[in-house]
Amino acid sequence: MNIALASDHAGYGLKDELVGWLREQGHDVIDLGTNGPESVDYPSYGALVAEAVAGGAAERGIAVCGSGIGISIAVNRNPACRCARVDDPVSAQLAREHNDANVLALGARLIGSDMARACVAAFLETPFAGGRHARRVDQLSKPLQDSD
Ligand SMILES: O=C(CO)[C@H](O)[C@H](O)[C@H](O)COP(=O)(O)O
Repeated sequence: MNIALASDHAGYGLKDELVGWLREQGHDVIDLGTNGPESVDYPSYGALVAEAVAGGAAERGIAVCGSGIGISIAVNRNPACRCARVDDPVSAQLAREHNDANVLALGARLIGSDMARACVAAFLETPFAGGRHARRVDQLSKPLQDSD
C-alpha cells in the first residue's frame, strides 16, 4: 500500500520508527518529514499528508504530533480527508469500519511504540464496512445546511 507519513518535531521519532517498520513490511512509504527535533509547525505537515492522500499519491496517511490533536485538525481541513486521532487499536478499527478514515493521527508524547504499531496495523488492515456507514460518510462531504 502507498502510505504517506508526516509529523512535527514532537512526532518525528515515532514517525521515523513507523516509516522503517512499514517499509520492512513492504509498503511504499512517502516520508514527508519533518526529520529532526527542530521546532516546526504541525499545520504545514498536516497539510502535506492531507495533500498526498487527497491527490492520490498515497492511499492512506499517518500524521503524528505530540498529542495527535493539532495535526489531526490540520489534516481535516482538507475536505478529501477523514482523519481519526486514536489511542487504541479498537478505535483505529472503528475509524476504518464506520468512518472510512483515510488518515490516522497519533500522539507521540502519549502513546507507546507497541500501541502505536497496533493502531497502525488495525488502520491498514481493516476494510470500510459500507452499508449504513456509507450513507453517513457521504453526508460528511456535503455542504452544511441550516437544518444540519
Ligand atoms: O498540536 C499539538 C497539541 O495539540 C501537538 O502536540 C504539538 O506537537 C505540540 O503543540 C508542540 O508543542 P511544543 O511545546 O512546541 O513542542
